[in-house]
Amino acid sequence: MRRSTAPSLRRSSQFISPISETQCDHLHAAVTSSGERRSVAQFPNAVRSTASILDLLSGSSSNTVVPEVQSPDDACARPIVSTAHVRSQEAKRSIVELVKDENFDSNQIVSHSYKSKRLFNVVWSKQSKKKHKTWEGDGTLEVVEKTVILKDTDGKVIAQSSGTKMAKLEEGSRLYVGNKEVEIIDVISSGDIHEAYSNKSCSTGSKRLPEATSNASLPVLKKSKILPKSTLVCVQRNRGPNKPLIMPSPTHEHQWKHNHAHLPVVDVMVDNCLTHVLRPHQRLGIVFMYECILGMQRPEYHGAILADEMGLGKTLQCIALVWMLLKQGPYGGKPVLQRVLIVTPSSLVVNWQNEFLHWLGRERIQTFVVDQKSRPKDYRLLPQIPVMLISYEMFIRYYDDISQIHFDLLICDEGHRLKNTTIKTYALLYQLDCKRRILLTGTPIQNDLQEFYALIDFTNPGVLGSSTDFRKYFEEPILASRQPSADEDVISLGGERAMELNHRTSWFILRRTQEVINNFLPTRQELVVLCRSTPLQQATYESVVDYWESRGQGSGPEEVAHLGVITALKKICNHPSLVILHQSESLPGEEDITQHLTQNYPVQDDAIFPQQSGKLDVVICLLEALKCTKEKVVLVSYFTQTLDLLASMCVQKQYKFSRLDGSTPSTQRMKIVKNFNSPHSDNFVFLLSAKAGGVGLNLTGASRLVLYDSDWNPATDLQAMSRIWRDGQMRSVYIYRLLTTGTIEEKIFQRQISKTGLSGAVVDPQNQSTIRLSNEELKDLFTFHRDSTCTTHEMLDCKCTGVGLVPHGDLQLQRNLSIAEDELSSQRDCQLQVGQTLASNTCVRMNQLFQWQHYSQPIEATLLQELGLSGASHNITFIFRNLSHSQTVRL
Ligand SMILES: Nc1ncnc2c1ncn2[C@@H]1O[C@H](COP(=O)(O)OP(=O)(O)OP(=O)(O)O)[C@@H](O)[C@H]1O
Ligand SMILES: [Mg+2]
Repeated sequence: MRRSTAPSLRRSSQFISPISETQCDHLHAAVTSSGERRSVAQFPNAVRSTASILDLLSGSSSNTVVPEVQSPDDACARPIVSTAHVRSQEAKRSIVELVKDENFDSNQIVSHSYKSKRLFNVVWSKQSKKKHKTWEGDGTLEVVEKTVILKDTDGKVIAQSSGTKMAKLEEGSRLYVGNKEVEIIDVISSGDIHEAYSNKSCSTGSKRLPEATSNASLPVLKKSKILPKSTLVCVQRNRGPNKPLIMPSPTHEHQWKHNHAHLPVVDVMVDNCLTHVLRPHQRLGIVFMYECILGMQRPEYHGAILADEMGLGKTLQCIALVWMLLKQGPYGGKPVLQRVLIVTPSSLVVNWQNEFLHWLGRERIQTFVVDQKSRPKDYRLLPQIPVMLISYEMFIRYYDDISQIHFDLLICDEGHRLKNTTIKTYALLYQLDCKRRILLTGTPIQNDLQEFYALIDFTNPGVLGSSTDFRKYFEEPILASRQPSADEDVISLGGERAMELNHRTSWFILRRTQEVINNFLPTRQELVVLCRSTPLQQATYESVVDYWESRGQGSGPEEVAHLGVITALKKICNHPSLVILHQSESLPGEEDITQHLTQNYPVQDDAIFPQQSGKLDVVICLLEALKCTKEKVVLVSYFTQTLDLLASMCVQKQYKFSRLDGSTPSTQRMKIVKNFNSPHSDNFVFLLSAKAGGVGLNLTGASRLVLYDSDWNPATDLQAMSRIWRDGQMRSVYIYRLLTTGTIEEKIFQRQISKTGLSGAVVDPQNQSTIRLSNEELKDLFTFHRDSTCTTHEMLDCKCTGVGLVPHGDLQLQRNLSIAEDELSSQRDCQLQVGQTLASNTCVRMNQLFQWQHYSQPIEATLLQELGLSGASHNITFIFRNLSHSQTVRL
């Protein structure tokens, strides 16, 4: 296996013996490009944007850069300091400023001495006439006037030539250098390059070459039409100036603790082949994780939680970090990592493999995927493969073998599943002997402090003491302060403890919201479409509610009965046939209802399909409108039966479709996704089970997504809805949330957007959770508002005429709503609101919905046409619409 760290960029620095503070300042001043004299202490020690526990629990987030100023004593008090250290302090500045100044030229950080030299990243191989070339490796190409030097990734010269006039060198150009053929991947420096910089690069490898040799020819080949795969990827990746991303230097304490051999402190930097593509937030994310796992934040802890919202590229950030540390380390350049274990949901194992391949190329890294054929004990014999990918299930199965292998870093993707300490996965992963841990999650941490503790303690064991300590010191006072009867002292103590908890955890939790990539993505339209119920839906719906009332509402095994009613009503909203015909698949408590309905509505299968559901009709019309375009559609449901129904519809309409649900073998999942995303695939529809495939999947092949039914938990809906609007998406995106007007579906949505009315715990019939709603609340939940066009709009008390504008007169109301929401949110921030479903701010809230465009019938034909809903107009009663441009309000 070949490895590359773009060594031409690596600047190994010399060990410098103990120096005085004055010397240190002097040295520092010497390398500061601006000539401005700064002390080391002026540079931030930690550069990250942190999310507080409160942010996470409340779902709000912070993008604040929190610089921690290093103590002046640190600057030169310790003997080991190096030029690399000083440069890295500058690098820290560059990273901070990067956020503010996209045009920042990090080359400033080296020196003023120039030599005319151009530098390129390349792939190379022996000369051959093969059309589909296999490149042997990557390297750098230095061009000084007419001289060209090809170096491998260790900086060793492997070919050189000079003397011939050269055509323009650019991405994709091919040329011969000596007996090697070279293709330019990207330009490191197209003009002058700093002498000091290039000298360093030479010093890491072989002897420096004489400037120019003669008599070699440099025929520049034509850019090939069919590029090899890896090249295609690289070319596609190059997006702009390549700014080196250098990690912060270790502090002196860190050096004392970890650099016993007194090795020179060298710069650690992200491979140049990745720095092109990294978004600013990803650069920060890498630095954040680096500092955490190297124990640079707190010496005794080595864990990090990267809780960026969905689609922000947590995978790429980890890949860049892993790749960097497999090749480098701050002490003498010795790699920090040798083996890395990545545990993910089974549906994402192959996704991780593909991402490694996509970003690094096969020639750089290999991964070992544990499956039926490849077992962890085989991996033990393959030291050349540094990364093992495994699903949570396989991890449990092969724990004994895995625990025999030493891993230097553990990454748990979709790590929110580790919120429960009692599950086996948690226990086994917890006891794995690997102190460096990264937990990835795009879902805000919800529900309760014990779950929060579980994630924290998993990542940095012991950081908050034992579970009992935590409960006594944090949980109890915080919860007590939330009680209505709490006096001032109790409230104040609860507030203090919440603040302290926030402070003690924020240094290893990082969360950014999707705003950070708004600028890079196409527009997104979010639509809540209220669909008219059909006569059969109305009749069956009312029949179920009557039945529930006639049974004395709460009589019988209460919770089971409610669950059955809730599920039956939700199914009727999807399609009445799901309740009438599928008795065998009923939930406990639902049998009675299905029996009752089947007796009263003895309809035949083909008679009710497909016209008997308003939502289904809307979907059919939408697909009809899109079938001749190049757009693809993802249809998401929480019910397998609904997916069956949608599949039958596709068959009937002869739409080619893919399907991913709980029964799809994990080995097949990524194949299905990849196939669907391919521009060559003619699969028009993707049927997705929100429960089975909601997390982590990238379905950017589609530009429209329909959430056919909703969950009680807004975070779950959000997971599903985030599948198409992410990096890689080329088209404008439309996300439709379908609600049947006046039914339980609207009520669920309303509970998501206004949490004031939710007095019970999380309600999730599919998970058989306990429902703790009063009879009054249940009655309200089940009441069918048959004649309403949108009870949600009525709830907003909005006086608009439904033409897509908020009337001026309503601004006060809007402001009031806003204030109410803000109060709610600040209350949540301080009081943690444990026990409720804490939606993130990424879930639309009432005041935000107010700012969306509101459309009641008659809805403008042009709008319906744009939305692909012209044919469904008769079945639409209302539309809420939100248009997200870059940097605008979002869901
Ligand atoms: N800098 C980038 N340039 C281009 N594409 C990117 C970049 N970063 C990430 N991507 C792509 O964006 C998509 C989403 O990334 P990824 O799956 O890592 O998101 P995530 O943060 O893990 O989201 P989720 O929480 O949903 O799992 C992937 O297809 C990935 O290849
Ligand atoms: Mg992910």
